[in-house]
Order: sequence, then C-alpha cells, then structure tokens
Amino acid sequence: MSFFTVDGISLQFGGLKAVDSVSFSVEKGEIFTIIGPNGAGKTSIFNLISRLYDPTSGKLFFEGRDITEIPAHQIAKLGIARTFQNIELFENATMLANLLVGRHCHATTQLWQEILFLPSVRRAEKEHRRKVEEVIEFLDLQPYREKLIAGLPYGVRKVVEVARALCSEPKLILLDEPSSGLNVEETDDMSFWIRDIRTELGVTVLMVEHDMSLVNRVSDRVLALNYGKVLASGTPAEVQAHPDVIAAYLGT
Ligand SMILES: Nc1ncnc2c1ncn2[C@@H]1O[C@H](COP(=O)(O)OP(=O)(O)OP(=O)(O)O)[C@@H](O)[C@H]1O
Repeated sequence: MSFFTVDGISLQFGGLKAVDSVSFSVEKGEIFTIIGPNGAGKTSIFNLISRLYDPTSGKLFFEGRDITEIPAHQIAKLGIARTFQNIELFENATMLANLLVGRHCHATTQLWQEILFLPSVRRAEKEHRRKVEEVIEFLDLQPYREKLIAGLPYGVRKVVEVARALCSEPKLILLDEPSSGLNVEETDDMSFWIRDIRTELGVTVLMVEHDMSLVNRVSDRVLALNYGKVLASGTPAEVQAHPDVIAAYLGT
C-alpha cells in the first residue's frame, strides 16, 4: 500500500461537484504536485485531506490507516501538517510564539501541571523550544525570532508559514500554493526549501501550485485537475504535454 492514498473522493457543494471521484497515491519521499486552472478543486482536496471538509464519498488512507473519519484536530498528531494559500499566522505575536503554536499537537502536559510548573512541564517546554530552534536554523529564520509577524515582509511570512507546519514534525506536509505572491528570487528560494524539506528532513511533500517553473523544478509527479476531475497524471513533462491539460489551460 502507498504512503498516502486518495481513493475515489468526491465533494459536493449543493449542485456543484467541486471534487469528482478523484484518486491518486503519493509514495514516501516524493514531491507530488496538484495543478489545474482556478476553481479546479485543488484547495478542496487539501481541505478534505486536512479534514476541514467531510467527503461526500471516497476514502483517505495514510500509512495504511483509514483516516477518512479522523477529526481535524487529530490529523497533525498523525503526522500531516499543512500551510494555507492565504497565510494563517497570528499577526500580533512574534515569529517564535507562532512556531511554538505549531508544537501544540505534541502537548502532553495537563493544565494543572502547567499551573504548578512541574519538572515535566519544564522538560516539555525545553523540548518544544529545541525543535522550534532546529526549524528556525533549517529555514534561516534567525533574524526574525522576536519580530512580530505583522512587521515581516510577505516573502518571509510565507517561509514562517512553512516553518510553523514543520514544527509539528510531520511525515507529510501539504503546501498550498507556496509561491503565490512571491517574486522570482523568493520563488527560487522556496524551490530550494521544498527540496531540502524532502532531502534533509525526509518529509514527503504534497503541493498545490500554479507556477509551472516551480512545479517543473521540484515535482517527481504531477496530477492535473479540471472541474474537480483528474485530467492526467505522470511526470511534469508528461502531464504538460497531455492534450486535455493543454485544452484546459487554453480554455478550449
Ligand atoms: N465553501 C464552498 N462553498 C461552495 N462552493 C465552493 C466552496 N469552496 C469551493 N467552492 C467551489 O468549488 C470549486 C473548487 O474550488 P477550489 O477552491 O477547490 O478550487 P481551486 O482549484 O483551489 O481554485 P484556485 O486555484 O482558484 O484556488 C469552485 O467552483 C469553487 O467555487
């Protein structure tokens, strides 16, 4: 069985099939990208995987386990983290505080233990801080540790969003349009981070992306969607040469 499998999943909003019987599998260590024109259903698939939406039909499997009915708050604990297209950080908190929130799924201490500040609480805090510092180092975010998110340039906030997801120590990371809003140089940097996340941290990457230069540089395999349905899947070159994909992008 594959590392992660989407099996015949559908999502209906009233009369609209946003996702229509989509199936695909991601292998451990892959960078797998979903592409498609606006409204194709890409973000809806991410929202299904992170369990923000319940599928109308179909199943999701992670490491051989059926996760279709796992509640959203337990998904991070299983080892799946995500970023959002429109950056979801606490604007008026420091970067460090935002990254510590990313450790929430590893919280093991109870409120009463925290009030008494028991040794177990101090040990857990040290461990959270150690992990967060590792991620800060990995993504070269040292200069921004104590800065408020609201004061950071957009390109840095995009990297902090990735950092927050990495702080939960995921096995699978979902990146929703990591290059959106970035300039060419920042997109270049993002492509290096994505490859390093796979190569150095061993995290499997499932990404939604519009920038085809980034898609071509980092993806092992690509899945193209339109109107909620799979048009083609394969290597980036195979998918982009597929007549249905060309027609969807040209709007013919
Ligand atoms: N909460 C919702 N209620 C009703 N319709 C929705 C909802 N969310 C998405 N849709 C519709 O479902 C379809 C798929 O939307 P989705 O956001 O998944 O597409 P997308 O491929 O991510 O698009 P984009 O590239 O523009 O982000 C669209 O027709 C959209 O209007």
